[in-house]
Amino acid sequence: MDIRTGNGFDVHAFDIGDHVVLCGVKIPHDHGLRGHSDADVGMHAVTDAIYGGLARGDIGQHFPPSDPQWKGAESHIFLRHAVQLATEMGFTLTHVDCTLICEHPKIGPHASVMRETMAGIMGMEMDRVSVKATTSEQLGFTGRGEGIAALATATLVKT
Ligand SMILES: Nc1ccn([C@@H]2O[C@H](COP(=O)(O)O)[C@@H](O)[C@H]2O)c(=O)n1
Ligand SMILES: C[C@@]1(CO)OP(=O)(O)OP(=O)(O)OC[C@H]1O
Repeated sequence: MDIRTGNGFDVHAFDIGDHVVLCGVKIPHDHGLRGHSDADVGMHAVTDAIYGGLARGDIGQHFPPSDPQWKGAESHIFLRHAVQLATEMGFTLTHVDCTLICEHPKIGPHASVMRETMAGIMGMEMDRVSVKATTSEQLGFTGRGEGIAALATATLVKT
């Protein structure tokens, strides 16, 4: 049995706007997030965790930020590509864990629908997909409210 673990990390800065998209869920907020795509920092970290487990590069190599095709793209496109690659390589995703780091918005009230949304995209059971959050105790760029960071791990198994 071939068991792999990948990790992902991403950051997006706050910008003018009235909502953020996190783990596929649109949340009203007093700022938006800046990015070439929809700036879904959580989904980008999960996507990179899958690429990492497969040892197949990172999101920017598959979807270059210089390519106008991905301007404003919804990030489920990237996540679906990583899952498809895993399937083609004979791997099954068995677990995903994502941590969002920000003071605001509060993630707790949205975590369940985020898990459900990403599980649906990845073709996984919801109880194999975790989304959680922490502040950075008002320290650093997340603590100053300048942006959101996300960490993720993905476990892949080839039987
Ligand atoms: N954006 C966030 C940040 C935190 N939470 C929840 O609050 C708990 C306490 O956060 P600390 O940083 O003080 O440890 C954390 O465990 C989360 O449950 C949140 O929902 N959204
Ligand atoms: C997702 C891509 C798509 O062009 O752009 P961004 O939305 O800027 O996000 P990032 O996390 O910087 O990853 C790079 C790109 O692949």
